[in-house]
Amino acid sequence: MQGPAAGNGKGQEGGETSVTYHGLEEVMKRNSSKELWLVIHGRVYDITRFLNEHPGGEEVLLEQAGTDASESFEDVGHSSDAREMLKQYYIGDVRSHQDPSKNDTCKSCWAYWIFPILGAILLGFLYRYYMAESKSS
Ligand code: HEM
Repeated sequence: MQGPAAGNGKGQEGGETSVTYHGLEEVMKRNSSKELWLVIHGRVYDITRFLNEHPGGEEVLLEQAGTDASESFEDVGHSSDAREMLKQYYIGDVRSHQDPSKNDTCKSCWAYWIFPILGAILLGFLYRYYMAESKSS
């Protein structure tokens, strides 16, 4: 029950997680048969050693190398066995602000904080406005 894939989807907010995050730029560099990573549903897979075992052939994987292959993976209608196989190649999650299911990815990024801060400033202005209004009437 150890290892990075063990606690998938069960991580509670603020809880300890052992997930490694990879930037998309990092994934994009691994786009050859020497080193081949791809992203499926926000998760990063190192499928270098799977290349010549893939029942659908190497070609299709090389085409998708270093990219988000979620759509093509789904288009093929992979079996549950195929989905099960993914686990052994899992090496971490994508560091992304676009995947809402990963709610613990971007606490350190500006987008996470800027909206609450702007909201607070706006409320401050509204409060002052109403105070000024009520004094003058
Ligand atoms: C690491 C990711 C992948 C794994 C573990 C995987 C696994 C498999 C497996 C086990 C099969 C046999 C059929 C089945 O059980 O569904 C298969 C078939 C196939 N896969 Fe993948 N696959 C992966 C990614 C992809 C991607 C990204 C493509 C892109 C197009 C792709 C295209 C195909 C095709 C075309 C077939 C043949 C389907 C057929 O003959 O009916 N696979 N794959």
